[in-house]
Order: sequence, then structure tokens, then C-alpha cells
Amino acid sequence: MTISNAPLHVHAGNGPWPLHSAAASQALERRALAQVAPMTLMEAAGLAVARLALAIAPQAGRVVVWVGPGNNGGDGLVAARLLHGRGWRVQVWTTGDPAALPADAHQAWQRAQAAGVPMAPVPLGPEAQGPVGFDCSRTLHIDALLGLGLRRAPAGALAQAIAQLQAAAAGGAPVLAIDLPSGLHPDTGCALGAADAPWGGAVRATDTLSLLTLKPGLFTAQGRDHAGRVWLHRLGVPAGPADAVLSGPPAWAARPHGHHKGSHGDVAVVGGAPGMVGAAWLAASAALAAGAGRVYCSPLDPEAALLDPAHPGLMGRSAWWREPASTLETATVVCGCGGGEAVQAALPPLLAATPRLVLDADALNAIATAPALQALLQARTSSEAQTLLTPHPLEAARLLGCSTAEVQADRVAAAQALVARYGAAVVLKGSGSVIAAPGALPHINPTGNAALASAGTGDVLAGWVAGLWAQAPGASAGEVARQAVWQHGRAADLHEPAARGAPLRAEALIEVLALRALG
Ligand SMILES: NC(=O)C1=CN([C@@H]2O[C@H](COP(=O)(O)OP(=O)(O)OC[C@H]3O[C@@H](n4cnc5c(N)ncnc54)[C@H](O)[C@@H]3O)[C@@H](O)[C@H]2O)[C@@H](O)CC1
Ligand SMILES: [K+]
Repeated sequence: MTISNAPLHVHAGNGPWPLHSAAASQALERRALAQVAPMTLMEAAGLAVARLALAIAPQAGRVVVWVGPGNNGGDGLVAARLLHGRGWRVQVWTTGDPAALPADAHQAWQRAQAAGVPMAPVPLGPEAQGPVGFDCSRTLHIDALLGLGLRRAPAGALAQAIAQLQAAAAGGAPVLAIDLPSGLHPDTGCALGAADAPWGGAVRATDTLSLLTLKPGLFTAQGRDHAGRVWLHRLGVPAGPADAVLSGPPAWAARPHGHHKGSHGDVAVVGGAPGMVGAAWLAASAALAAGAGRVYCSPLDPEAALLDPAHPGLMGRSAWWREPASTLETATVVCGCGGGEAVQAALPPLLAATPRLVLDADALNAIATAPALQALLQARTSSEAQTLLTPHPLEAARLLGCSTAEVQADRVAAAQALVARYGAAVVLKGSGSVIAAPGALPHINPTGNAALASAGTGDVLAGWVAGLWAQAPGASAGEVARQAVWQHGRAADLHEPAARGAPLRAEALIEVLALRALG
């Protein structure tokens, strides 16, 4: 078997990568198929799969290929035939009638049959308890059940095959998904299986080989939990225009020797209602770590101290939003961060006067319920002022007047809907944060992990982005957000292996960010 053209390993450190929706990928596939002889692309896809199988499980020698009703199954059948030819022990399980396969996949089935590949309908019912096939955790499983053609929740034989693949993965077997983990929606990253099915009824792969294009769903919502390592093989087909982008690592701006603190901009943090003052100090401290020249912290709790002994470099200011317009007009401002209901009083002057405004948490909740504040936010689009909203899914749902489930059902669309409604750039937080901005392709962030699911990490992001923005006031909200979100997640990735899944405390996150060893 001669195999050339290694797939590309897609990871957080080597982006940016163009992403293509199912519709864009299918259009590309149709154009490519029209230009080559039948089976050319499917043979190339199967070859790429077989090659990656050899690379990720070189000692396995045994493979179970799970074949679904479409051309994704055809790719699997080609790979099965090639690995059989290589001397591997191969078992193909089919979930439907091979006679009903589409033309290319049917031909792949005939070729596999002619080559003597063992193939049979997937065992169902009681005889299918536990992983079927070769009873060994080293057996490689290839998921060729469903790809781009997924339209609805897998049921029947497909759902049972997915459950078998999950069991194999849970037993430690490598699982290579072709194009997409079966059951995962290519655009949204939602697992479409029955609500009560484990892991949403979608395959959990150790590796996914995406063909022709990278699909957004691999990187957001449940995508990262299902895809494992992601590889791309373009099968020699040039990518068309992208619908979205997987963010790449940003460059650090070096500091000229002649700079002083006044060269690096001012940040003011307005937040911290009674009982939540720490949130404002955390954001302020992150802004200082990001390199802002002067950082003011203005707690909304009138009783709060105006000095944080742990951070003497931060300056407390009572009611900073009542400063003269000339002061408001020069700073980068973060508003939210534990602001409670008290934040409502601060928002009108900030929305009216500040050139760069990051709105987080309670500031977003206040805006969601106050049409007057919404009007002030939308009015900023007619000036040079720029705004960044950093909602988590519940805050996004409040701003859109829908449910959190609706936001999570299509995170990219939800972020774009917020941009359209408020005219601001948006970071929709969560696994695979989405950064959307006026006039720009949506970006999905590839860094970060569940260690960030801890108190205060959102305040740190808001402060960090403001700290970067204060130093680059000419940058757009979207640009600075993409950079900050990548770095914030990367800091958690550096922490995660050492901490073995422990949450990352917000203070520790700031220290990792401040080291700037983020790569
Ligand atoms: N045609 C070709 O030569 C090529 C095909 N490719 C592969 O083909 C795939 C796309 O092929 P298809 O468009 O056939 O799509 P799929 O292979 O994903 O399967 C679609 C089929 O499954 C059915 N289906 C979808 N959801 C179902 C559900 N929940 N329950 C039961 N049946 C369901 C559809 O009705 C359709 O018959 C790509 O993901 C990729 O793996 C690529 O390798 C490029 C080359
Ligand atoms: K698949």
C-alpha cells in the first residue's frame, strides 16, 4: 500500500484554521466529485484513514470498522480493504442493507467483498453485550457510521453501534472517527442522540480525521469532548472560502525601551457590589498583569476598602464613573464583575462616554432587562466607541430573550445574533468560546479546559482583555478578544496536566497569564 500526503494535526498552537459548515463542505465535495472519476475521492479518503490508523495504532493489527448507511461508510469500507490487504485482522459491521448504500459506497462494499474482508450486519440485542469484534483493548475501532449527512438523532442499529463504540472507548480502545464522530452535528457541535443516551448518543473518538474541510462542530459545544485529536486531510482539494475560523496563537507585542507606564493605557474596573467586591479586584489585577499602565478599581459597595493589600499596585477610586468626561474618554473600562444591581447606576455614563468598554456578568444582566440601557449600547455603534460583551450561555440567553438550551444548540449563530442585535463584539464563553464581531468571520477558540470552570475566571478574562486593549487602543474589540481568549485558555491548558483536573483558582490563573509563557 503506497500512502502519501500525511494528514495535518490541528491543534491550538498551529492555527488559525479555516472552518467550513456542512453546507460549504458539501458544496466543495460536489464540485470536487464532478471533476474526478467515480471512486477517486473515496479511495483517497479511505487511504488517508488507513494511513492514520497505521500511525496512531501501529501495533494494533486488529480493526473493527463500523459502517453506516452513507458515503462515510464508504470511506470506512475502503480503509477496511486496505488494512486487510496490509495483513491486519479486520471485521466490518454494517448497520444497514449494503444494497441500499449510495453508488460510491456500494462500490467500496463490493471491492471489500471481492478482497475477502469479513463483513456482517452488526450484532444487535443480547448477543451484543460488551464491545463486539476482537475482545482486546488494543483493537482499533474505525467509526464510519455517519458523517456530514447526519440529519437527526441516530436510532436503532446506528444508536446501538454508537453505544458499542462508546463501550470500546471506555475500555481504552483507540477510536478513529472518519470526518466527524458519528452523532455529532457538523455545524453546532451538539450530540444529536437521544437525550438520555450516554454522552448524548454520539461517538467519543480518540482521533478524528476530518476530510476536505474542518467543521466548526468539532471545536465547540460538545465537539471537543467527542473529537479527541483532530486531523485534516484535504484529499488534494483546495479549500473554498471559510465560514468561520479556528483561532491561532497571537503574537506578543514587545515593549519599546523608551516606554513608561503612561504609554500603556489606563483601565478602570467598575463592579463589586456588597459581597462580591473580590470580583472587581480580580479583574483589576488581571488588567495589571496584562500590562496596562495604570489600573483603577471602583467597587460598587460603598463600604468597600479602596486598597487591596494583596495588590498595592492597583488604585481604588470611589464611583469612578462620576469622573469628568475627559477621564472617562481616555480609559478602557470593564463593567460587571460582581456588580449586582448596583451596576445599573454606573452604566449610563460609561455607555455614553467610554471609547472601549468590556461588559461582563451583571452589566449584561442589567442591559438584558433595561430597554434604555440597550438603546445606549446600540447607540455606541454610531460613534467610534467599541464594545465587547463577554456572556456565558445563560447571560447570552437573557440578552437574546431565549433559553440557554437554544443558545447552546447553535453557539456560533447565537454569538452572531448578539452582534446583529447590539452592534458589539461578543465572546460567548464555554467549551470552544465563540468570538463574533461586526464585519468579521466568527472565530472559535481552541484553548482552555474544564479547569476554568471555577469562580472568578470570567472576571480575570474581562480584566485581561481590557489590559491588552488599553495598550492597543487602535485594535478592534474582536481582535483583542480573540487574543485574550486564546491566552486565557492556554494558561489553563498549561496548568491542567500538572493539576490533574483540579480547578484553576482565579488568582493562580492570573499568575500563569502574567508569566506570558503561553506560546
Ligand atoms: N462521495 C465521496 O466520494 C466522498 C464522501 N466523503 C464522505 O462522505 C460523507 C458524507 O456522505 P453522505 O452525504 O452519504 O452522509 P453520511 O455518510 O453521513 O450518511 C448519510 C446517510 O445517513 C442517513 N442518515 C443521516 N442521519 C441519520 C440518522 N440519524 N439515522 C439514520 N440514518 C441517517 C441519511 O439519510 C443518508 O442516507 C462525508 O462525511 C465523508 O466521510 C468524503 O470522504 C469525500 C469523498
Ligand atoms: K463518522
